[in-house]
Amino acid sequence: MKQISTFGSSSYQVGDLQLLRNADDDSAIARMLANCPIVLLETGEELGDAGRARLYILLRGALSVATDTRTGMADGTVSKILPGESVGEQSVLDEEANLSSITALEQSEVLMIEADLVWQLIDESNILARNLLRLLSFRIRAANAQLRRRQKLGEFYRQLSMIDGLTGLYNRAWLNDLLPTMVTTAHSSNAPLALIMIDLDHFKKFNDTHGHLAGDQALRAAAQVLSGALRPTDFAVRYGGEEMMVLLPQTSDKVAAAVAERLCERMRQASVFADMRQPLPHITASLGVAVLQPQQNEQDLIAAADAALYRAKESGRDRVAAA
Ligand SMILES: Nc1nc2c(ncn2[C@@H]2O[C@H](COP(=O)(O)OP(=O)(O)OP(=O)(O)O)[C@@H](O)[C@H]2O)c(=O)[nH]1
Repeated sequence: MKQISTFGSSSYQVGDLQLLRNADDDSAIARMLANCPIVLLETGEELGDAGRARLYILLRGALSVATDTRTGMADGTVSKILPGESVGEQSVLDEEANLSSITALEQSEVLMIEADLVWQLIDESNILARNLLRLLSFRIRAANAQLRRRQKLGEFYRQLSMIDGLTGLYNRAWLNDLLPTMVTTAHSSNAPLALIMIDLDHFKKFNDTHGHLAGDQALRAAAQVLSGALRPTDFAVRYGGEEMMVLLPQTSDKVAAAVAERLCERMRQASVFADMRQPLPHITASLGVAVLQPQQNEQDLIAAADAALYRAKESGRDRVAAA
């Protein structure tokens, strides 16, 4: 970065500077700016000493401004500054260091105005004050819009991280997040909460006989049985490998047992296709049903359904057992 002239000895005009455009008295402002240095930056060169609270106005070329690089808080925002535009207004106004890193995207000429002089210019020109306010308001709006976009994106990824990639059912992370709340709600509202634990039968053998990809397809078919048979208020979760779970809020033990029987029957009837031509042998599942008891927490509820599932397996599989 080298100084090539001052504003007074250059051919640039006050009207070239966006912040001062339409100023009441151009010549008075030109006089105030006369000794401000103009520096030349080569492509890729960083503006030295950019941290100091100063106003930089680009006269020629293009600059890239990356936010907050020195605090380790960089959020990846990079803006492009074009001739007439400025950087550093905020650091002048709040008298804090400018934390952006400013780099020339092509050979550029930059006018540097020290903070003290910016304040004198503000006193001199209402237009500068007004333009500054407009610019800051625009930046605040842009920052808010970006924040909202990020929040939406964050929520999208959060939702995505709660879904099992193979089956499209909720995953264990979702369960860990939501089940404690569901249990608390059920206890406080005195409404029953039923849980059905579902485990595919002899799934190791299915994998060994038909291959792991066919096994994956069978898991998808099982998941579809669950999603297709439930009410909108129920939730289906992939609990582990070939183990799934259904949560039924406001559902009594009798109704939950009937739902489990229906799921068991639909599993039996579900078709698994390896390549959309050849149907594979049917899958069956064993199901354990439990309803939340007073004093039980989520772990107790899962353990009760698991114990019932174990009994369904022990007594021959392809059936329902209740806690
Ligand atoms: N294809 C496939 N298989 C899986 C997946 N996750 C777990 N498995 C398989 O599921 C099988 C579970 O086997 P086991 O726990 O022995 O149970 P099982 O053979 O179903 O026997 P029972 O439950 O007693 O009827 C294992 O062979 C796992 O490899 C998966 O995502 N895809």
